Amino acid sequence: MTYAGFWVVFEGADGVGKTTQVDLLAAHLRSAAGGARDVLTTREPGGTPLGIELRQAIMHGDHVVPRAEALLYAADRAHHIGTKVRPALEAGTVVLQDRYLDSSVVYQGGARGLGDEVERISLWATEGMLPDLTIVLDMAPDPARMSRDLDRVERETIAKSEEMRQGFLARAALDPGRYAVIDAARPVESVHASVVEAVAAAMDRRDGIPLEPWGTP
Ligand SMILES: Nc1ncnc2c1ncn2[C@@H]1O[C@H](COP(=O)(O)OP(=O)(O)OP(=O)(O)O)[C@@H](O)[C@H]1O
Ligand SMILES: Cc1cn([C@H]2C[C@H](O)[C@@H](COP(=O)(O)O)O2)c(=O)[nH]c1=O
Repeated sequence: MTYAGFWVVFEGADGVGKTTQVDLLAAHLRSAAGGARDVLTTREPGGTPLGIELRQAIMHGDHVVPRAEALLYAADRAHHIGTKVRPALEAGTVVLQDRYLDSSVVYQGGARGLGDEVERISLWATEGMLPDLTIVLDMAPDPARMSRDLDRVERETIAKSEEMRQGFLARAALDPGRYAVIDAARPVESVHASVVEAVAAAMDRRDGIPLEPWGTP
């Protein structure tokens, strides 16, 4: 599918700084563009009203069997992409998204042991929509960066943090043109500078995206 917007997804294990970097990049793009281009920040799960309910059920409810968990994330994703992300991209918006299908591949496919079908379910749910750029924020698991109030999924997968880190790196290695791996163990502003550089390069690679006046930080 072609669209006038630009779609950046942030991936990585819990606490690597995805939300922090989404917010910084949004502020940077909004100010650099002088409001000339709409910028939408969103996340999975929970980017829509239905998604907020699904997020609550998945992450804060009682035990959910892994296959149901995978389908709930996929349902959130289908609705999120169909009602919010795809229309925004078609309208020319820059979409900055916290987590997407790599999280399902790594958490449900890897940590929960559900395997390759998880990716196929997500691709079916989204009619094959893939971001222009996925930024994997990479660092060794650091308990100091993780919330003290772990959600159900975090509690049940935290022992596999290093394995999941390797899972995200393996995803990035499969398609280097579509991924950027950024060292997230540095100060916030250094990580942000690398993020801006990666986004500018990806925009440059894609025809029709005016780089100016996005600039560097
Ligand atoms: N580069 C950094 N250096 C030090 N602390 C950071 C850095 N980036 C983020 N933090 C802090 O680490 C914590 C986790 O950051 P953030 O919520 O952005 O991560 P996240 O990847 O979105 O986490 P989650 O996956 O749990 O939602 C926050 O307290 C944040 O202020
Ligand atoms: C999209 C997605 C997420 N998860 C997990 C990863 C985290 O433990 C939570 C999301 O919490 P965050 O504070 O918004 O990062 O859900 C998952 O297991 N599978 C997925 O597809």
